[in-house]
Amino acid sequence: MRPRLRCVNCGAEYDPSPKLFTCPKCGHLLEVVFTPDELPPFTEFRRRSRMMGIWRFKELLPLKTERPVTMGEGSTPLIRLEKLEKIIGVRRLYVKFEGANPTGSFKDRGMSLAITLAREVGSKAVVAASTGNTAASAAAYAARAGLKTFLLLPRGKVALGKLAQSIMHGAIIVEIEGNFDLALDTAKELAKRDEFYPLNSFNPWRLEGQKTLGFELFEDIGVPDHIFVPVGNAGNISAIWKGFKELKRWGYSDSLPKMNGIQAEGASPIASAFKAGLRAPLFTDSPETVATAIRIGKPVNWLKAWKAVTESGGTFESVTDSEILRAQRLLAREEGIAAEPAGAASVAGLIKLASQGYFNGDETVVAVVTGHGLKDPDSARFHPTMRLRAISMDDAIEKVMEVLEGRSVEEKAVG
Ligand SMILES: Cc1ncc(COP(=O)(O)O)c(C=O)c1O
Ligand SMILES: N[C@@H](CCOP(=O)(O)O)C(=O)O
Repeated sequence: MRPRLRCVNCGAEYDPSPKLFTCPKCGHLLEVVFTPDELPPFTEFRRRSRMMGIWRFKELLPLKTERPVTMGEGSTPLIRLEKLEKIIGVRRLYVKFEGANPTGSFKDRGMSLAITLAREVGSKAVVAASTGNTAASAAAYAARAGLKTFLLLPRGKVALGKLAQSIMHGAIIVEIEGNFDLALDTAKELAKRDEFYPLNSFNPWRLEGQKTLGFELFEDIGVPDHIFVPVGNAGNISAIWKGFKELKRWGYSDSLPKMNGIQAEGASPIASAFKAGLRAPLFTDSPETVATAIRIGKPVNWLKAWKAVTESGGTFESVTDSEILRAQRLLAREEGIAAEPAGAASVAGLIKLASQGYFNGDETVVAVVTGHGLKDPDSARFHPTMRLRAISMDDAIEKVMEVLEGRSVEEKAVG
């Protein structure tokens, strides 16, 4: 059935148009709604090649195409955390490691769909505001599709790895004197012009790609009890929830997970309002956090995320920068998983909630680790390290043996 666009606030429905993003009646964001023509048995999706990327689930996506722009995104590892289960006190704990995507973050799932659409509607150029990952992903997928990419980035606030990716893929970078929210307003203005196709998450077609994360979880472990997602512009948690709701609506599953959104304390417009019992976010002009990916004061998808959490019976929580860095360290040093700070926020949130008795002791919990640690190499300086300096081979061997035999414990945080 032909997809429609539906307002998340007033429910008004519209015929699809690739550049209709907000409801002409009430100004809220739209979502894509459709009924698949065909519903293959779920086992069929697993049989398909991983190199099809999100298009493995093509019957459950609203865009029909013979030529998707794909790099095999998705099909990311679901990793059981046996050591952290004991440390945190959760029965079954998994990380869905989105750092394993082609450009190192979950954005690739959405970008594959959005760039395919941009090409199909004849756009020559794409535009995105970004704290870094959207930029890297947009630049890579647009390069593959032969589209010119314009990126609006908050100056000095994008992690090195992400900036390097955007440069490597040949994007045109506009550094904005101001934060992400200003960059996003600029991207929205540019998107009004015919030349540009926007790739941020106010574009509901992009989120259709991101819902496949939910499909993969269902494929691997069924419906988990809880899913924890770091929240910035609030698109991803909304997309994952939409994926699970569709699985239920289309008869694949009979239950739903609780969605839990985690924000950094210094950039927590949604979590702080939710915890204060309000019904709308407390936007801020000066978000600040070590987790630069989620340094966002006015999340554009706040209503979609709010509904995901309240309808599912989950919660929003905020975590401090030191809680985020501790989670980053635990993931890396206990489980071998390198997360960028924002990616570790989900784990920081579940650690905090577990310590407050949030879980009943027999649940399956999934934390989405949204971006790879290599994205933000600078964040390594927050962790203690042992560096031995040696002036000769004998000296090096002696220093190594001292440590191995416990004669020297030289562990310092660098930076
Ligand atoms: C690594 C990382 N984690 C989490 C988020 C938050 O995702 P969303 O903006 O969809 O809430 C972002 C971007 O905002 C990100 O880049
Ligand atoms: N973390 C994001 C912020 C932009 O969010 P988007 O989902 O609206 O593109 C980024 O990587 O830029």
